[in-house]
Amino acid sequence: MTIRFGVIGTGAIGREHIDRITNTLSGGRIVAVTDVNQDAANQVVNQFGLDAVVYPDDKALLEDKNIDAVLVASWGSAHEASVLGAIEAGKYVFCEKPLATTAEGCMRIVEAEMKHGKRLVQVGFMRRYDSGYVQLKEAIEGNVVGEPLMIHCAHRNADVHERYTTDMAITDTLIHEIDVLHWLVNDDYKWVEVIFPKKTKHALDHLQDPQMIIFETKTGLHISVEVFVNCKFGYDIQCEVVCEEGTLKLPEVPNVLVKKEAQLRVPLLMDWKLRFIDAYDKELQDFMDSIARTGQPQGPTAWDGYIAAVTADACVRAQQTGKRESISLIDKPAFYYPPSEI
Ligand SMILES: NC(=O)C1=CN([C@@H]2O[C@H](COP(=O)(O)OP(=O)(O)OC[C@H]3O[C@@H](n4cnc5c(N)ncnc54)[C@H](O)[C@@H]3O)[C@@H](O)[C@H]2O)C=CC1
Ligand SMILES: O=C1[C@@H](O)[C@H](O)[C@@H](O)[C@H](O)[C@H]1O
Repeated sequence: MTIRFGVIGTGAIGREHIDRITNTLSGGRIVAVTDVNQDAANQVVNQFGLDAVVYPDDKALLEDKNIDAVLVASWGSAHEASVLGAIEAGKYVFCEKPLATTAEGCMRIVEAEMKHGKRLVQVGFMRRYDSGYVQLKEAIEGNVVGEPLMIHCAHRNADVHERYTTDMAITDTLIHEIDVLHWLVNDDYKWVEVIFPKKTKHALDHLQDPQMIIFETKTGLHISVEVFVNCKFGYDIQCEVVCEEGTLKLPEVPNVLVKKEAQLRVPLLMDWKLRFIDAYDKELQDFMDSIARTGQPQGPTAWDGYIAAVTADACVRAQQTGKRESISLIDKPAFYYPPSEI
């Protein structure tokens, strides 16, 4: 079975995904693209030699009966309308984070999917497919060093564009930790607090950078995440789980050791594209394989997108109030449990 994809948004990650579906993965083909910037859509067709229709907008693309699955890689604010349109048209959807920019928007998607009656949506929370996080999860579940007590994380970008605002540290950046950490320890968040440490001289006036985000989970675990998006030195993702008998640390990206001029150096990555390249490949391959095998995607669900949005909302409130903000989730619908867990 070949899954015929229509891509909405042919910017940075849209192109990456088009490239991997076309040249690296198996079971998928790009048959249509659209972008509000039509030049970008046309360019991508030429760049990858695609046999694909260029549509003027997502509505026209969603009417194409030759499309089985839609890959949404537009700006976050446009995701909800495209995902709802795809569900309405009965098409599978792989949606980049965020699923929608508000918890209410994510809930509308959850409700539409449940009404449709089977899973159609997978959210691009690719860290769940990263071998480092998978190893951490296995070590936690295998009780290798006892019960987890604390988690210390850092999400550092070398720099960001000038449109990046203080709340985007949560909605664009921390959102990956929000998703992967509760999955890692199979727990739910209880409250969050955001601290603004001394500001770096490299951040523009409108941006608070770095930020420290502290969570407590329902089982009493404490989690700290540093988000620092003008760290200058590289793209750096850290995660250390402190347990009762030892610690577990996310592996560093392996890289060649360079000995030169009386120094030992390890080159660092400068952006996100390569850091999780294997995870991006795996998440999309899994999306296609699960649909071919079971008729439904099996990766991160619209419900996971909703949990992330509710948590992100509380984090943004905590940025504004400077206080602890509680995170309250409603019960997960049976629809989102794997059959083995119902
Ligand atoms: N999972 C991950 O690690 C990453 C996820 N992302 C997410 O992917 C999405 C796209 O990010 P980038 O590619 O970095 O942005 P980008 O700005 O490079 O590309 C977005 C593209 O979408 C187009 N677009 C915007 N609204 C549209 C609409 N209504 N219909 C059609 N096209 C539209 C823009 O013209 C642009 O070409 C964002 O939601 C972002 O958070 C981005 C980078 C990494
Ligand atoms: O999703 C991503 C970007 O949008 C975001 O800006 C980066 O901070 C993340 O690390 C990357 O994975």
